[in-house]
Amino acid sequence: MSEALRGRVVVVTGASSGIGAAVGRALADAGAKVALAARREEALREVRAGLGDGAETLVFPADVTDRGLVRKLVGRVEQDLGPVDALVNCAGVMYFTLMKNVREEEWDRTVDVNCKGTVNCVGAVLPGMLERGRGHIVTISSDAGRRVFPGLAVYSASKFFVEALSQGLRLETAGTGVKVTTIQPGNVATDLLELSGDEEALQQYGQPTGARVLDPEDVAASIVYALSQPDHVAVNEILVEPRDEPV
Ligand SMILES: NC(=O)C1=CN([C@@H]2O[C@H](COP(=O)(O)OP(=O)(O)OC[C@H]3O[C@@H](n4cnc5c(N)ncnc54)[C@H](OP(=O)(O)O)[C@@H]3O)[C@@H](O)[C@H]2O)C=CC1
Ligand SMILES: CC(=O)[C@H](N)C(=O)O
Repeated sequence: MSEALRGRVVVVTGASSGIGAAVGRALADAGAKVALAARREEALREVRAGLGDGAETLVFPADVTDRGLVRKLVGRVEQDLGPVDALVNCAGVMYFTLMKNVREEEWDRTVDVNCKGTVNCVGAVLPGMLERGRGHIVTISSDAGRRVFPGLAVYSASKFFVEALSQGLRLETAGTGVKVTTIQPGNVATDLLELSGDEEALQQYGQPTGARVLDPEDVAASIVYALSQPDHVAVNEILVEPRDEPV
């Protein structure tokens, strides 16, 4: 295994389940010091319990929509683990909704977590990275950040948002030592689909195709790849799809 991540300090949001939990495990396996953040403390502790004995980790319950709390998270990481080398934004929600069904609370939640939550996390780590002249911000976008899926208009918009945010950030930070990556997974076997309550949208657009979907570990491997490159190499985007579900 590459030694590139040994001792690196990485903050992972959405680390209590699914892709974020797999990212935490993969980074700990690669020797990184990992801060696991999400709202459910018990679930975070379970993820930490599954990491190797030698792993240097921190569990910090945080809602990414709370900007003050996100800043506290970063302060605690710096105090306990050291300056943040990388942020992996995995926190996210997805609701299948038909626009005609006007599920405003779910739309708000999508914007709050996927858009504002990501901005809050970026804002909390970026100044320190610029000061140190190094850092890496990885955001889990989606194949829905490349094309709009019916039944997922607001979700797709939130993923277009993180793509635009990341592109702008990349352009503005070129030459500063900061790298910016988006990961664009297709369907992954996680609990994400379970949030959706609009049965009509689910019936129409949210049914499995029967194809073998990705495991969270497949996505985590692409993040480890992006984070492990030499200083002069930037992996800007990774589209990772189930073989039988191409976009
Ligand atoms: N599964 C898939 O097919 C795909 C997923 N993605 C993206 O991957 C990311 C992770 O999703 P996935 O692992 O699939 O689903 P999960 O539901 O397993 O994970 C979502 C994570 O986000 C956390 N989270 C949700 N709301 C908040 C919040 N307000 N503050 C902090 N953490 C929060 C949850 O933790 P907690 O509840 O403890 O706060 C959980 O850890 C999302 O951004 C999703 O859009 C992209 C493409 C495909
Ligand atoms: C568009 C999708 O359903 C994608 N799998 C995602 O969950 O982001």
